[in-house]
Amino acid sequence: MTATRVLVLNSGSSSVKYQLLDMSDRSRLAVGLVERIGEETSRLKHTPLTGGDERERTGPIADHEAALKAVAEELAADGLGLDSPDLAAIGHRVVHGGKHFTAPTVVDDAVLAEIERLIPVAPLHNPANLTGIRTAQALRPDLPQVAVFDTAFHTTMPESAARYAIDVETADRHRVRRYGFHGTSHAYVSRATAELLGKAPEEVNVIVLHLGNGASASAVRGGKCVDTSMGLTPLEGLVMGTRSGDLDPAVIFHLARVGGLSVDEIDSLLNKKSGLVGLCGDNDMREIRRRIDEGDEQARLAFDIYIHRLKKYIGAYYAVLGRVDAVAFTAGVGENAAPVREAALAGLEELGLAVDGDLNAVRGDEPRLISPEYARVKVAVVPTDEELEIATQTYALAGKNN
Ligand SMILES: Nc1ncnc2c1ncn2[C@@H]1O[C@H](COP(=O)(O)OP(=O)(O)O)[C@@H](O)[C@H]1O
Ligand SMILES: CC(=O)OP(=O)(O)O
Ligand SMILES: [Mg+2]
Repeated sequence: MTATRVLVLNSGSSSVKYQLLDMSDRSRLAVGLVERIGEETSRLKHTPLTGGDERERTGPIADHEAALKAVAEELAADGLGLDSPDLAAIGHRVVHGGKHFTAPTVVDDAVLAEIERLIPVAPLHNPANLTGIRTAQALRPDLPQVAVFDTAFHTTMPESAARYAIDVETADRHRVRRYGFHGTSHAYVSRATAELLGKAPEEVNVIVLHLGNGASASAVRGGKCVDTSMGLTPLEGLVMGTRSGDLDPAVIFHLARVGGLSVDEIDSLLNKKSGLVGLCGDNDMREIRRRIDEGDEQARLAFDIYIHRLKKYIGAYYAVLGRVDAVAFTAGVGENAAPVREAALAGLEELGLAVDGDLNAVRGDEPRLISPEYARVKVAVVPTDEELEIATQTYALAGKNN
């Protein structure tokens, strides 16, 4: 019997999302989430999809190692334990792969060392990803562990897009350049958008807007990324749930010199206390829309700033691509917030872009078009599935060896 199951681990700074899939029919057997790792109020939510009810554990989970062990216990309780001979491989989302990793990679000591070397440019994400891999290795030393990098899809960017205009020698010495993130999602969504248009990925140019808590835009020409809004770290670009996105770099000097803030304080301010939460106190678009409906001016301004930035990137990537076949919205906000899609494309009819109000109001899990028939550029809502994409890449690389 061939082993056909893949466990996917997406370890964030304080959370682990996981899915167990059977790749023979791409079905999900279990999904879950561990949140607030390291706090007193950690929570594990486990949903078996083979029968049985959703389960929840609350109480402190000290670190990612403990989190993963708890996940292994939950899976074992459903008869889906990590010791199963049906498990072919474990796939890990690794946020920063630098310039080196252009494709999914089977983890060995050299790969671990490189992920570790990149910690200074991904201090929130790479340590958690490393712990995830090491813990999984300890639980199943015989299985291939595959790293799927957020940065990989963006390694096709030309130097003109990837380099910052700073002293070349300094940049190279410290590996300062645009890497881009959410690549697994940008790759999946740009491909699914081509499919929705009935074309091959090579034939279409797409602007992908991944709007989750973290958010990024990318310009994809013929299936290859040519520009993206996140940079050295996931801080640059769009306004996000808690991150500022673009700002004048001199804001940092000003806050240090005049405001007396330390580098760590500024880092935390821009990554955790800015974006929508900094502007209006809420980072959930549902709550912001509710407040706007009640006439809340602060929420209105936060929304307008979010949209203004988004629109600027749509215009920029339109110019970068020259010809655009589709704009695709994805992730929590992009898939669900019709007012965001409508506002981001309002007034762009001259660019061939328009949203049909009725189609935009439809909700659903399937990729769909929301542009009117006459529109020259199609507008699509394409639900992303990073876990399925990671599982697919993991199984393609490591599944057959078992
Ligand atoms: N029905 C909805 N309407 C508007 N926004 C939504 C809705 N559902 C989720 N969101 C937004 O999506 C965000 C989460 O997106 P998600 O892609 O899951 O983010 P992440 O993977 O970064 O945690 C929430 O913070 C919220 O702003
Ligand atoms: C890289 C990044 O921003 O990831 P997330 O959206 O999961 O925070
Ligand atoms: Mg996400």
